[in-house]
Amino acid sequence: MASSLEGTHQLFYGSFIYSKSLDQLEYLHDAAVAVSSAGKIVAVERECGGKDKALEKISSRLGWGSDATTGFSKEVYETGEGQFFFPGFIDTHLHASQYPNVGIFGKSTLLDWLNTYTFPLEASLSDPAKARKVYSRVIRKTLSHGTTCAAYYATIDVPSTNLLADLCLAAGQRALVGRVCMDQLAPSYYVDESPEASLSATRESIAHIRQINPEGDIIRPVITPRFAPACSAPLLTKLGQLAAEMPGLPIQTHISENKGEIELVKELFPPESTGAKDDSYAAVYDAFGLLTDKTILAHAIHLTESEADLIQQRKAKVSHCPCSNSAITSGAARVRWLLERGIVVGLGTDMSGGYSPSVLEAARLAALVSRHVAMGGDETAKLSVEEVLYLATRGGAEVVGLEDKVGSFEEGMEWDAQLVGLGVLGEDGQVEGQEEEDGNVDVFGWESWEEKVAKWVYNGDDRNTRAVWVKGRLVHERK
Ligand SMILES: Nc1nc2[nH]cnc2c(=O)[nH]1
Ligand SMILES: [Zn+2]
Repeated sequence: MASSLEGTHQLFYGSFIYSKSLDQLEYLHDAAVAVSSAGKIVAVERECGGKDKALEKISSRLGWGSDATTGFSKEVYETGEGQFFFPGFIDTHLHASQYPNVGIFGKSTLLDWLNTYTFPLEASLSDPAKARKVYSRVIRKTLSHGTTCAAYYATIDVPSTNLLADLCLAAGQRALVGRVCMDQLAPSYYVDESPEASLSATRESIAHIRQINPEGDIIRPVITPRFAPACSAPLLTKLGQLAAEMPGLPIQTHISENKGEIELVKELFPPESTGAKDDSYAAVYDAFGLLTDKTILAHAIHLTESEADLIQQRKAKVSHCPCSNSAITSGAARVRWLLERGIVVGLGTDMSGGYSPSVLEAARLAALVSRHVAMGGDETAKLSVEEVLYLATRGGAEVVGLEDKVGSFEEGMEWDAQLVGLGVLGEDGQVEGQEEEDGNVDVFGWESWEEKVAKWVYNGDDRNTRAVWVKGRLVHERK
């Protein structure tokens, strides 16, 4: 029986690994995943008994033809030795505009880092040619590290923010794209002219993004107050009203990253001026209607118990950014503490506070930072390989509101995936079939799958990311 999807559906066969729960990975071998022309996982078959049988099973179950004339026109992707499919990574917080500065932070801390390195670079991206160069590169780079979905900050400039959205759509990377709102405590060369101007520029970007991708399946706009200190009360009021007017829109901002920043918030927003329930940072966002179940809060390092309660009640989400938090010495976020309080957590690279474009690196650093928290006295703080991979995929999906679509390989979800390949050594101790570019992970052959995954987390990089798909579309391939 010929299918209406004939010629466009795809079959993936071999080993699949994904998070079943926070502390458990699912390992499927000799399995097949069928992906429809719309990029949806329409069948998962386990224990197939080989690739040919897998094809037969899928064909008869879905009515898809099993040869080139009647069905699968595309190659059947099959994992080789030491390879497995893994869900695409979700970077829940990064500044596309800061990518040229990765690694450039000296000994700065947040507030001086913003003034010294960050604002001058962001302001310079109002040059369209420069913005195109930077944004094209950051999209290619993050895709090559397996990031299938990214929550991006652009700059205050509307045309280049819109360009970032155009480029993400063209490259096929899922993205939340936010024009940065900031109308105070910023240099005169890089600041919104007024709350009204900030709001109307934000509306312009939202309209553009909705126009280029009306279904919002790949690109979505996000309301982006930079952080409370850079926004006047009238601007926060307007952004809260905008969030209420467009309840589907996500919101992203920073919270409780640096102790000086927290003091500044207390000075700028005394509760009597905002009607907030207390003088905490979280209460400020809440007072302006910006703490909702669509809010992504980056950092959340120095929260108090009552702030964690409030965040949990509002169902706001946290983006944990261990690379940035260590690089610009902001602190060690207590991820276990957040999870225990029922707060959803994902990972963010926070480039260029963070120096690495890789969510795998963020996962590794989340594991390491959790060990520092443990050494500080909380024995339970340590995060396992399984847990950091959950944060990088399913946790991240929930943070960006896509938990029903991406983050694992279940029927009904979409095929956002990466093919991971580790270097399997032959008898002579050389990587089989590859002279060069064999990567940093050596598999000797006696490791269990759990051990192979641990070796990937602690030593892997983009050389192990062999191919990447978003919604069924191949968006990166390592030749
Ligand atoms: N890490 C980080 N924190 C911020 N707080 C306000 N702006 C920024 C930024 O660009 N990066
Ligand atoms: Zn940030």
